[in-house]
Amino acid sequence: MSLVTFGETALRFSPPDVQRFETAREASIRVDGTASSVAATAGRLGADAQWLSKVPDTPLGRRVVAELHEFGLETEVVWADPDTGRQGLTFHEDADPPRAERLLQDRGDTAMATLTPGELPMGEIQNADVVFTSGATLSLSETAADTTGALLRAAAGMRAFDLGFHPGLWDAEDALDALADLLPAVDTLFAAEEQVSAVFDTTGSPREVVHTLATEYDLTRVILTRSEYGAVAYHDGVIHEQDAIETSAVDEAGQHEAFIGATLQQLAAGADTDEVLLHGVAAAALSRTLSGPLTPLEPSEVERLVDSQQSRRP
Ligand SMILES: Nc1ncnc2c1ncn2[C@@H]1O[C@H](COP(=O)(O)OP(=O)(O)O)[C@@H](O)[C@H]1O
Ligand SMILES: O=C(O)C(=O)C[C@H](O)[C@H](O)COP(=O)(O)O
Repeated sequence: MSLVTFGETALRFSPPDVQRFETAREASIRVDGTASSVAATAGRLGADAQWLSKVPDTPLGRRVVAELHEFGLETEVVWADPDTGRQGLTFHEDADPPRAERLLQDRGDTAMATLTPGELPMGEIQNADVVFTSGATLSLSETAADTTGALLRAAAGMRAFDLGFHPGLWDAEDALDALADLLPAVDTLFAAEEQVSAVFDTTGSPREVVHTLATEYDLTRVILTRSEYGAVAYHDGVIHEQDAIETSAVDEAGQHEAFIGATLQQLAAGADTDEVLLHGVAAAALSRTLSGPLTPLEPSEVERLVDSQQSRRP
């Protein structure tokens, strides 16, 4: 199956351990973007996956694409003149409770914010079995939001979208306005539970929330990710629930994207919803055991974990 994702991938700086940028002397650099991480996971698990983006032709932009290639991800990039826009950056501070981790977004005036529909290979979007992007892409600029709508409307396959509401990129009111325009062009909506309550005016249990969103926005499928509580999905009038698999986390970065990458690979392969969700939580659990936002999962370990969960069922 073919999956095409598009969106910005930031360069993510993090100081070692739980240090603060204010005093840290060094930081690691990794790439971090929902669209590229979802394509990378789906690709590792057997999909023919590709990431599309507009990236500045600068050392930082080339650094992003080089790391994705090193990971084995196929990319189709519009190289932007450095004057057109910059490379987006994020600064992540990990922390032990009660101190909260922090993510500072430095994503103004990026090359991706200037992307117009004509710049991307429309044929690949039209012909893909699944097209995926996220709310972070919408947030970058009005141009990026218009382009996102145009690309999803052009797709003939399944159109999947992750709410991806990250504070520091935009506020809930603007997000809700943009989503009202975009969601008619979406079939499958993924959303993390706490982001749904930050953006939408929904109340009730997770089962009620997925049902309300599906009805209100006429979506074929809604999949709510619920951290340690797993996931809940609505499809065809039926609610499906899946517990998370217990793990201690080395790094929570990338778990959400691992979940989506594995579920899209399964959906496109024709799996039923329960099987899809089980693969999602298995990939997420394994991703939690690996550091960094891009996690090199192996298909056989995901299948082994899925099988071991299935054999425990009554
Ligand atoms: N504490 C946890 N324990 C076990 N699995 C988890 C935990 N947190 C997240 N997961 C797994 O990762 C998946 C995606 O998590 P998500 O709710 O999107 O988290 P976030 O948005 O905080 O990354 C969940 O559906 C679950 O399978
Ligand atoms: O896709 C994009 O453009 C994004 O903005 C993705 C975010 O940078 C990270 O995925 C944040 O992830 P958390 O660590 O869960 O806060």
